[in-house]
Amino acid sequence: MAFKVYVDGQEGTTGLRLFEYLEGRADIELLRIDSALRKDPDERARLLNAADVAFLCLPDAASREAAAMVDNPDTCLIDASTAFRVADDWVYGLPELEAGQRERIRASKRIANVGCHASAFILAVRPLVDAGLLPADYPVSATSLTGYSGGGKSMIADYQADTEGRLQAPRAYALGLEHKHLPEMQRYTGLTRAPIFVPTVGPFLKGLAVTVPLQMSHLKPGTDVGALYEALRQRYAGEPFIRVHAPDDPAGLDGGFFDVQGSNDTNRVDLFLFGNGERQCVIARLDNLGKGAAGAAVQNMNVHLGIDETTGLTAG
Ligand SMILES: NC(=O)C1=CN([C@@H]2O[C@H](COP(=O)(O)OP(=O)(O)OC[C@H]3O[C@@H](n4cnc5c(N)ncnc54)[C@H](OP(=O)(O)O)[C@@H]3O)[C@@H](O)[C@H]2O)C=CC1
Ligand SMILES: CC(=O)N[C@@H](CCC(=O)OP(=O)(O)O)C(=O)O
Repeated sequence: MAFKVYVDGQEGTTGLRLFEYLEGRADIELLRIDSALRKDPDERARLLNAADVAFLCLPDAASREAAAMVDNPDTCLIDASTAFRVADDWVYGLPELEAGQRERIRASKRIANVGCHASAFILAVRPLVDAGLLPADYPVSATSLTGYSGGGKSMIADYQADTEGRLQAPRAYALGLEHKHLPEMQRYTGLTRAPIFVPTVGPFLKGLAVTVPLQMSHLKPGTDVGALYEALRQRYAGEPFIRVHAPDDPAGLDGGFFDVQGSNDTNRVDLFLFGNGERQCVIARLDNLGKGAAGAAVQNMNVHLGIDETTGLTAG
C-alpha cells in the first residue's frame, strides 16, 4: 500500500521541487490540493489530516498555522520553514547530525527540516567540535555564497526580471548579523556562542557553499590539516550523501576558483579543506533546493517511513 503524502505550499519553490522528487514513485500516493483552494484552511486541514506524511513548504507563520490544524496522531509533519528547528518537541531533520538522529527521525511525527546554510555549516563544524579539535568557545565566523532560489518565489522573480543587470553583482545580506539560521547553527554544533555569519546571494539559480575559516594556532594544540580531514572522514564514513574530499582537492576548483554549483541536482554535501599550515578553511557545498531543502525533506521522509534512505535521491 502506498504512503499518502501531501505538500502544503505545493506551488512554491520547495513544494515544486518536492513534487519532482515524489512524482513517479510507486510507493507514494500524492494528495493534491485544488490550486484555487491552496490557501483554504478547511481544505488544507482535510488533506493534512488525511496524509501519512505532510510536507509544509510555507512561510513560518503559515507553517505554525498548518501544524495547529493537525489532530490526526498518525500524520507526520516535515516542516521546511524555520518555525520549529530549535523547538524541543520537534526533531531536527538532519540524519547525519549524530548517532541516534535517524532513530529520532523514525520515531517522531514532528520533523523540522534543516536550513540550507545551517545544514552546510553544521555538517562542516560539528565533527570538529565533537573530536575536540575546534574548541566550543572558538569565535567561529562563516560566510555563505548562495543561489537566488534560496529566497523563494519572490527572489526568483526579481532575478528573472532583472533585465538591466542591477542584480548581477553578488549581494551580501543579513548584515545585522542575526540571520535566522543562527539558533540552529549554534545549538546543533555545540558552540558556546552564535557564529558571525555573512551570507551572499549571487546571480545564479542554485548552489550553496558555506566557508568556515580556522586559525590553526587556536585549535587543539598539534592539530594539522590531516587531523581535520580525519575527523571529517571518520565521522561521515558510510554516509551515502556526504563526500569528504582530501585537503586541497582540485575537484572543488574550476580554473583555480571554487565551484559553488558543483553539487547541484544531487542530494550530496561535499566537504573540502583548503589552506596552509597556519590557516585553513572548511567549505561545505550543497544544492540549496536539494540537500538544503527538498532533497533533505525526502531523505527525512524515507528515514521516518523506514524505507531505504536513498530512495528517489541521488548522490551524483
Ligand atoms: N528556497 C529554498 O532554498 C529554501 C526554502 N526553505 C523554506 O521553505 C519554506 C518555503 O520556501 P520557498 O518554497 O522558497 O517559498 P516560496 O515563496 O517559493 O513558496 C511558498 C509557498 O507557500 C504558499 N503559501 C503562503 N502562505 C500560505 C498559506 N497561508 N496557506 C497555504 N499556502 C501558503 C505560497 O503560495 P502562493 O503560491 O500563493 O505564493 C507559496 O506557494 C520557507 O519557510 C523557506 O524559508 C528552506 C530551505 C531552502
Ligand atoms: C538567498 C536567501 O535569501 N536565502 C535564504 C535561505 C533559505 C533557507 O534555507 O531558508 P529557511 O531557513 O527557511 O530554510 C535566507 O538566507 O534567508
